[in-house]
Amino acid sequence: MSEITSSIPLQINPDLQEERDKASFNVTELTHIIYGGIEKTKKRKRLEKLLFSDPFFQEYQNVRAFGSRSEYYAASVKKSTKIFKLRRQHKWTDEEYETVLDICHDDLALTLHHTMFIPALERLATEDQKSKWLTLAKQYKIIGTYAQTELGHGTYLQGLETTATYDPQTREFVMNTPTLSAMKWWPGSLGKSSNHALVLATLIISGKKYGMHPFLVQLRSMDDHKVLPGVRVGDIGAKMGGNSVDNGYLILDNVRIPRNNMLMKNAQVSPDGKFVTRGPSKANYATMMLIRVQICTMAYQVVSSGATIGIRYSAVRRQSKLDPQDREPKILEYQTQQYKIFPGLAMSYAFLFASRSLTRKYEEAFAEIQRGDFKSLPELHCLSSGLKSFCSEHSVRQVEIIRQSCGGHGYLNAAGLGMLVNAAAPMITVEGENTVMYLQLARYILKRFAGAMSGQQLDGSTSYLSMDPATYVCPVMSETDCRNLTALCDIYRYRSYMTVCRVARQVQHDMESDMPQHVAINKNLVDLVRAAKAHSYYIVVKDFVEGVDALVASAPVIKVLRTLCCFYAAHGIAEYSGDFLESEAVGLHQLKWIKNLQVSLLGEIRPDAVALVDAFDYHDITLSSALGCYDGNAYERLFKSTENDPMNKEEVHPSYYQYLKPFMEEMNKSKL
Ligand SMILES: CCCCCCCC/C=C\CCCCCCCC(=O)SCCNC(=O)CCNC(=O)[C@H](O)C(C)(C)COP(=O)(O)OP(=O)(O)OC[C@H]1O[C@@H](n2cnc3c(N)ncnc32)[C@H](O)[C@@H]1OP(=O)(O)O
Ligand SMILES: Cc1cc2nc3c(=O)[nH]c(=O)nc-3n(C[C@H](O)[C@H](O)[C@H](O)COP(=O)(O)OP(=O)(O)OC[C@H]3O[C@@H](n4cnc5c(N)ncnc54)[C@H](O)[C@@H]3O)c2cc1C
Repeated sequence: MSEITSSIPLQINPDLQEERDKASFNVTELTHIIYGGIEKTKKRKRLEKLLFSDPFFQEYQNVRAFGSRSEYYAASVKKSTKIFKLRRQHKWTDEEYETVLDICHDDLALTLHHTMFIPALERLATEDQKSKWLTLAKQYKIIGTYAQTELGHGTYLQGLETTATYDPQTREFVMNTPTLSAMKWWPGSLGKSSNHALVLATLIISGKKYGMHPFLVQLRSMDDHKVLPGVRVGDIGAKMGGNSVDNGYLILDNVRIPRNNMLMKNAQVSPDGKFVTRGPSKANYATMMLIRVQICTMAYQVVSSGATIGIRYSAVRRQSKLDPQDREPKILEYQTQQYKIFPGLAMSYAFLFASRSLTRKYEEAFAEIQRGDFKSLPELHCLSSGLKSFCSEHSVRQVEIIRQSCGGHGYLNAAGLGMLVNAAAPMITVEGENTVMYLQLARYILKRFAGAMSGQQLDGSTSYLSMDPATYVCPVMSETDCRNLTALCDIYRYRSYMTVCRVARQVQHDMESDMPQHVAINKNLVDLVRAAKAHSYYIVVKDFVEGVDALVASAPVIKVLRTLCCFYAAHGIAEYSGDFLESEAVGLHQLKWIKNLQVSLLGEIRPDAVALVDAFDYHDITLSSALGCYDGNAYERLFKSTENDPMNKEEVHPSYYQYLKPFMEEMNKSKL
């Protein structure tokens, strides 16, 4: 036993090396594709080196794992300020900063400053306001957050109760929290970090309400960070995950701010109290749309990190017997294990292509909007709402399955999977709760479908709704057809069409039976969400197929991505077979073939599984997982992780002297 130590072997675990040696493609080539080219990969590596050469980033992992909430928050403030300083020093672009956040894989305490406060100033402030506040924010002379959600309302923005009442006498707004349910509750970086907040409040002029608008409010003194008069602010408490962030509450007691503190790009209040709007009424919702797009990319990062951990661990973990004559196999050999993890692997690549396509559409539409052309806004709102919901829902669910696939060790914090699931879980809720956002998409689809029925030519993501369903014949005529990506995509498209068509007809029928519209809609909400999910699934499959088709890469890379794409599509049809049969997108024969294909693809993906996750090129510090480390020395790293555990500091824990010792003494003396 004396040879057992917690030192990490210098060499790669031979079981993992064996996997790398048999990869059918060049991993580096795929890494460059994932990061958008060789230059971007190199830049990412340089940033990684810059960050991780600072020992603090390693120490931070320990605080995260073993520190108290307050210690974790403090370390995260330190991490935020280090990154902010580096950003200024190296003049990082937004893209470089995003890369740094990807490398860190963790919520920063001051995260909202860059995630929402600055983007909101960019989108909602006039040029004059930007030259003042955006400059201050970018130079970190003020630190801010985005305070919209209230205790009583997060989803229904028209229900927000915080008021901004204009006082023409003093040319000020009076910011007020009239009730308990009106207090801001949830904004990140609000509780302890921010000295300013962009407060979203109902504008009132001469007793009349003008909807939700953004107001810049100073919360804390710039000298000593003390809370200003009329302001009550604090942390809302520990959460399931993301505890480095001080999500906060805020109560404003008739706090006065100058008129110019209303961000007036989309609507203005003149000094004498006249209200004028510019652009569509939802222009003030612009920042939310940006984050919805980013959540799709986060979902890719979450699921690809989970897949990396699950696959590397499954390649070094041996358990039970397959061949009774042979040694215990790697658990990755079990078909059931592959079936638990490979959907997450395929999903990673699917979400990579889908989020890339969505980001491109967002950037194009944003450029148009900046020029005052809002025609793409409804399409983009609905596409981003649907994909945000779809990607977050599927990635969080899949990572939890991967966690379970790692057996007992997956339950340890050191595995990194529980923390990942808990940190990622709010993606389902933030920036619009998923069901609500699916329903936004459903509402749009119904309108487009009605347009198509009345002969309108549709464009964009819903253009297929003008198809003639009578012309559909399932494009899979034989088992080999199942590998045809275009055919699989057509199946998804038709299933979506039929799901939309059924619910649209049902809503119409209910309304024609004299049901009020809101009753008819509520009676069909479950099917409306189903339609939005079917549409989103189709878009993701389509983006994956088109992304792979458009790739300029070596034949082995194209082959392996086509295999993954085929598996992703086949797996979805098998998982939701009821829906596909019900919509008659496939028949029983086709379903059987597709299910067979899905299983045989597991075996085809198997030899490349490790290489496919290596291509994500996650640094060990980024993954923060003893099970998923690059060298595959999982057992040594698990044992090593116990060294930092404060529970192991003393040979005899103080609780022994306090409780266990007296208890044992009492028991030993007892005559019973
Ligand atoms: C490996 C990595 C590991 C780490 C992982 C880290 C993960 C970390 C996780 C997470 C961190 C991310 C960072 C967190 C930050 C969070 C911040 C926040 O949460 S800020 C609060 C967000 N709040 C919402 O999003 C409210 C949601 N509600 C709404 O947006 C609206 O109220 C809505 C859409 C539900 C309804 O809006 P109505 O009630 O005003 O209006 P109606 O009547 O339904 O619609 C009117 C019209 O407006 C359009 N519309 C609505 N929103 C629109 C928009 N944004 N743009 C354009 N049109 C819009 C609609 O389509 C509709 O159009 P027609 O009338 O049908 O033509
Ligand atoms: C970690 C985290 C960070 C956050 N950060 C911020 C931040 O920085 N700034 C900020 O302003 N906010 C923030 N939020 C708040 C967040 O944006 C809201 O929680 C979110 O928008 C959901 O709103 P809600 O909590 O009101 O949910 P609710 O609307 O109360 O949802 C509860 C249930 O009601 C259902 N429901 C509600 N309305 C409908 C409907 N119309 N049709 C059908 N079902 C419905 C939902 O589907 C859900 O099942 C954060 C939240 C979290 C968890």
